[in-house]
Amino acid sequence: MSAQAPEEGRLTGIAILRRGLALSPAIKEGLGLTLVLAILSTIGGSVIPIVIKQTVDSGLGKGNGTELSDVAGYLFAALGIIVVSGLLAYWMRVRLFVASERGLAQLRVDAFRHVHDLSMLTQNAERRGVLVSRVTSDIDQVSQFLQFTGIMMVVSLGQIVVATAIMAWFSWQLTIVVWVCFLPLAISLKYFAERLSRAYDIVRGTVGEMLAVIAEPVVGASVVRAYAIERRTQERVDAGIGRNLDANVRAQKLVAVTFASAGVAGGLANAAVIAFGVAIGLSGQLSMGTVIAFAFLVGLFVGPVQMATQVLTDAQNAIASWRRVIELLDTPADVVDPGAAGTTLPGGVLGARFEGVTFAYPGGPDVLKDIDVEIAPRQRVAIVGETGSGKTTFAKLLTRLMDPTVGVVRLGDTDISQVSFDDLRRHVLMVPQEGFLFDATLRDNLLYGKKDAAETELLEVFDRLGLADWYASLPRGLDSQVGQRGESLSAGERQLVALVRSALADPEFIVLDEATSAVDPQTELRATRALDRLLEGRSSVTIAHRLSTAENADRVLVFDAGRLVEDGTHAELVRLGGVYARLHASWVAQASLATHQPVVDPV
Ligand SMILES: Nc1ncnc2c1ncn2[C@@H]1O[C@H](COP(=O)(O)OP(=O)(O)OP(=O)(O)O)[C@@H](O)[C@H]1O
Repeated sequence: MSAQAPEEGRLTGIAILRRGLALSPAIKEGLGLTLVLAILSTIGGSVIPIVIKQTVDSGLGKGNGTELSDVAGYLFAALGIIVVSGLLAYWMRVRLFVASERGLAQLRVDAFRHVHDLSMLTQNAERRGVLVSRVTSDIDQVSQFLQFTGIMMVVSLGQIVVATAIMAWFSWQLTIVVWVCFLPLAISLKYFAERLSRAYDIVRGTVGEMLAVIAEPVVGASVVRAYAIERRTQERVDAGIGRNLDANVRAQKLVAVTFASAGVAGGLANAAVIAFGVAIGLSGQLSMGTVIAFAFLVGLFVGPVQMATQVLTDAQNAIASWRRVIELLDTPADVVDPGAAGTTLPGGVLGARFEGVTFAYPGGPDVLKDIDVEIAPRQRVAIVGETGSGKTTFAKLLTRLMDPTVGVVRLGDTDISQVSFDDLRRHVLMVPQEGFLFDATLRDNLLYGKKDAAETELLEVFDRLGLADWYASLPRGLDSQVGQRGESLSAGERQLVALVRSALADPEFIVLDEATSAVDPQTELRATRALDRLLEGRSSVTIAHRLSTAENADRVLVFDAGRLVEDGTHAELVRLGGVYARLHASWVAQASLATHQPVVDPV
């Protein structure tokens, strides 16, 4: 899914159209009638040259003077046809708009859902912007094509056929002249279509990349400012915009060639019609009205041909966009929800078991190796290890944010890959270091834990976690706005919200990445108390960053370079004098330097 679409396995334009229509079946609903309406309204628009011929030949051109009644009759007939074809065009557009928007709304929903189904691995930071562009700007491009260009393609082709038929009825010789002038263009269109297709694949890729590099510093604005890297950031954004500009210019040069070629062919056809028309007319085979009407007919032919070249351009652009959306939908979700077909976990507090689990990130080395471990129900486990030793990876496998490369993770006796997401999420919950808060009220954010919780239930949870005093200090209570990503709250308060939210969700198994951000002593105390109460009676695995957490756990698992190297209580592991004892010693040293850190003496 890079800026430049890979050649291998690249679907052709027709295959993309077919897949695209299959993915959005609503687009095809009633398309037959819409096409008939498009053709009828086009035929209606072609009556003018016929009226001109009849008016000139039967009216003004009659030897015995002008028959005004004939002229008036033709004009009224033309007016009637034009009004009717206008109404038909309106009806056709409304139908087209409704069908295409319905189909694309479904495509947006599917693409958006799929972005969510893609594992954390696929959604790495830079790609998020690219993924978003596939759901937004790429689908917009397809929408524009379906609502305007697609129908213009049908209308233009219809006009070309109708104009050719009328021209042939007037004079087959002049019709051949016109077609000969356009033949080179018609032959070269396939070549241009292929080159345009490649050019627009690159353009759409650069749009995604550009949105990604623009979005990233917006999201990380505080880091950009804190490190004064505005210039470097601006250079990246400028480079992204520059690449998009270059790709667009390359594509537009091709567009200009096709459009200019159509203009040249049109000019040639006009000149040739006049020259040949006059020559044939002089020999008495064509009336004056026919030659004049033919000149108008050429216009009726050239217009749609020029439009068709424009349509070709937009079609390639839309196909490039459609290809990117289809590629997104075709990217397999590496963590598949078994859904309704999945098993459900038994009731009661469950333990967990890792059986021969090995895990590697795509293209990388094994970061967890041969993990065999059983966690008993209601056991409080702390995981410790150097940075990069595999603690977070272990936690993600336990909550099925990723699947093991080898081996099985079980809750109770059930392989968690067989459990529906709905059921799994009810039983096991990952509480990250910084719980993500949405830009809404405190109440709304808490309700993510349990969407139908009543106000009394929310307040009862604050009480249960010993946070009633903190709640009482919030001037607007549950109606407090937390700001974007919870920025109106302090880091400690955000942690408290995350804990209340988890308590509301009430899972039996909690996997917690302990917060590392320093908070004031009062909030620290509140958070520790709330966490203690939250974990009561549940199984838990905590990635421990604090001395006290490891000390107070029932059991400590120690990871080193992806292996589970030590397993025991704090006291046992300190006595063992291995990795944990060393980590613990450095922890104690650090903690005694920090005045606010409660240090518990090593055993
Ligand atoms: N998304 C990823 N893609 C590729 N490699 C990754 C990814 N996430 C982690 N890793 C690598 O996997 C290894 C284990 O990482 P993990 O995050 O599990 O360690 P950790 O013990 O939790 O570290 P920390 O204490 O710093 O959070 C590291 O070498 C890390 O670089």
